[in-house]
Parts: sequence; C-alpha cells; structure tokens
Amino acid sequence: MTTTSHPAPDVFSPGKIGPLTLRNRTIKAATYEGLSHRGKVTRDLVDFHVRHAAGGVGMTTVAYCAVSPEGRTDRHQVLWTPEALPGLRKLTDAVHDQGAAASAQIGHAGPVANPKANGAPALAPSRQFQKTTLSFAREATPEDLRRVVRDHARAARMAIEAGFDAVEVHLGHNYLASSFLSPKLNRRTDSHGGALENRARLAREVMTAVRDAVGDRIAILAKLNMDDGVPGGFWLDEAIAVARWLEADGSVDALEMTAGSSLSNPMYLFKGDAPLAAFAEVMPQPVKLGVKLFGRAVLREYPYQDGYLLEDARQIRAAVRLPMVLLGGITNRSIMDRGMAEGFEFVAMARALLREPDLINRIRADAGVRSLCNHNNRCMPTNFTGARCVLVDRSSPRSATWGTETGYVG
Ligand SMILES: Cc1cc2nc3c(=O)[nH]c(=O)nc-3n(C[C@H](O)[C@H](O)[C@H](O)COP(=O)(O)O)c2cc1C
Repeated sequence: MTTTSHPAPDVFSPGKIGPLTLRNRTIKAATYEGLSHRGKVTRDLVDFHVRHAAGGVGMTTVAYCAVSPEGRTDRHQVLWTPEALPGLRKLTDAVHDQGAAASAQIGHAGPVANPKANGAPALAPSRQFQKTTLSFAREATPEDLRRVVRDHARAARMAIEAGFDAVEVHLGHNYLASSFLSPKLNRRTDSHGGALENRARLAREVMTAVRDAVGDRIAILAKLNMDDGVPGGFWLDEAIAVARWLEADGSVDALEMTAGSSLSNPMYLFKGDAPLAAFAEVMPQPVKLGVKLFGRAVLREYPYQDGYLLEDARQIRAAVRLPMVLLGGITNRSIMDRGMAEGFEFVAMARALLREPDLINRIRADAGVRSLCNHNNRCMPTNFTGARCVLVDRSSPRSATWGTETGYVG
C-alpha cells in the first residue's frame, strides 16, 4: 500500500489524473448508452451526459466508442470517423458547460462484437464459438492486430479533436484485449499467446500506441479485468503483473479495475439479480435465441454488496503507485470514504447514477443520502435501447423513426 501515510482525500476535493484535474473524485462509469445512431451523436446522447454532468460528477464517460467497424457490439455505436466528430464536440462542450470533464471509452469488442450487425466476423485470439451470437469468431491475424493497435491510436487522437479530456481504454470483460489476456480464450502459439508476457502484449501495445498518439495532452485511463470469473480464465495474480507492466510502460495515468466476461459470465461484474427475461425480450436475433438457449448458464447470480470489487482491487492498489479508480457497488458516502481511506483516488459509479443522475450533488449536500438502486439489473439490457433505470422510465427513446426524430447534433 502506497498511501496509508497520507490522510485520505475528501471525495469532493479536486483530483488529478495525469494532466487532468477533476473538480471532485467521482466518475460516471461507462454504460453503453444505445443513444448514438448510425455511428453519430444524437441530442439524446448529449442530454444523457449533460444530466450526469449537472448531477455533480467530476467526469462522465461516453461509452463504448468502437475503434474499428468489426469491434462494435451494436451497429449504431459511435465509430471514430470524421463524420462523428462535430456531434462529439457538441457533447464535450455541453459537458464542459456544466463544469465536468468528459472521457471517451475506446476499445475493440473482439469476440463480444455482434458479427451479424457488423457484417463481419468477430475477432478473437483463437477461433471460437460465441454462444451469445451463435456464430464463430475468427482468429485475428498479426496484420489484424497491427491494424487494431493503429485504430486505437487514431481513436485517441480523434478524441482530442472532439474535445475529450480523457480516454478510457477497454481492457476488460473479454473484449479483444481482455480476451488475449485469458489463457482460456487465447490458445495462440505466436508472440501473442502462451506465457502471460505474450498474452499481455496486445494490451500493452494498445496502451503504448495511445500514449504515443496523445502524449500528455489528455489523461489516459485503462479499465482492466482483475478476474474473468471463468474457470481457467485470467485472474488476480496475472492482473497484478499486468498492472505493474502498464505502470512501468508509462502508458497509463490511472487504472480502473473491473471483472467478469461479457461472453460467459457478465453477472460476475454486476452482482445482484440476473435479468434473464428482460434480456431475452429486447435482444435482436440471433442473440435472442442465444440468450434462450444458454442464458441460464451465462447469467449466473452473485450476491451484491456495496464496494464488492474492493477486496480484489486492494491487491492491485498495493502493487502499483498509479492513481486508481474504485468501481463496483459505489452508492453512498460511506463506501466512497472507505475507498479513499484504502488508497483509491477516485470512485466510478454506473447503476446508481442511472437510477439518480443527481445522486452526487445530493450526497455532497447530505452524507446520509442512500441510493435508490436495488440491483435488479434490469438496466443491463436497456443499453441497446437507451440506457436507463426501468424503475424510473420503462419506455425506450428508440423507435422506428428514432434518429431522424431525435436529430443528429452534428
Ligand atoms: C446499462 C449498462 C451498460 C454498461 N455498459 C458498459 C460499457 O459500455 N463499457 C464498460 O466498460 N462497462 C459497462 N457497464 C459496466 C459499468 O461500467 C460498471 O462497470 C458496472 O455497472 C459496475 O459498476 P456499478 O456497481 O456502479 O453499477 C455497463 C453497465 C450497465 C448497467
């Protein structure tokens, strides 16, 4: 542990991530909004982030902006194209007007991508059957990997043009870089497979390319898995080594630790109820069929408790000096204070802020405020139809005419 000799910072005091100073230490975690249309920003997407910025967070994260077309989980996802830039700039300007910073989550979904929607097979370290999309992901060639690394660098450069203060690189949930880390998913025998040094190569190449692309003009965060929650998968001991390498590479300004596999164990990240019926209801084919056939095996339930990733994240905290963001069940002042006391510099929150976007302002005014989120997790499947808490708003903003009606903002 590096910080026990210093008093714990107040979560409402300013905090530094690389070149960036946030007005406080709370971050709206990435929740894929499902509010972009044909790769471009809509008014609904801007409004979503303005709500969170006005609600008091230090930084809001625009999720998940794919670096390559075959790396999308939804065909409407923001892609880093010149056409997307004017809308992204309007989004970051609107967030800045509220006094918050804006981060873009960038990444490649790898085997989690939707091949039908993308019109291209998903990429994986080794050829494999995807239960959720009932299709085979193809083995990425060395040229694919070089291109994906370049795509991350290009995305990070465009994030600067779009006015973002930070990029958060997705190294979790068995998306592409995370699937390479997994000894279960990665059965390669080349320089990107086998020993941990080789399995971690893609994640390190991506982070170094992003650092080379942006220098210290904006902050660089990495959202790194600690444990896939899958027998034979990537887990904590290996994550500690990877966190140390990323620190030694100088490619990261802050680490946010996550867990689970969007491929085979998503509830390991969320804990709480598994919303199987809600998933089957909204998913397009063939994902709907995949959920019906394999959903019960994939959506296993785990008990929820506040700060549920703290026990593992504490071990990473002890291994590196980098600023760290505590994620997972942060819902009230007392778990925020606990994170600060344990040496984390920031906290990130997803579901509690979907339930109440103004929760940060209310906790700041009254430390006794409790979140109304009950971890029923029925927000999870809303990410393709407008991420929201269904206890607040059951209806989707997306309709047959959605996009034109809502209006592009650039
Ligand atoms: C609707 C929804 C969409 C999400 N989309 C993303 C995403 O695009 N990228 C990501 O890294 N995590 C995503 N997550 C996970 C959250 O960032 C966060 O890691 C998780 O919800 C645990 O934090 P919490 O306990 O504060 O909710 C999503 C979560 C929800 C509920």
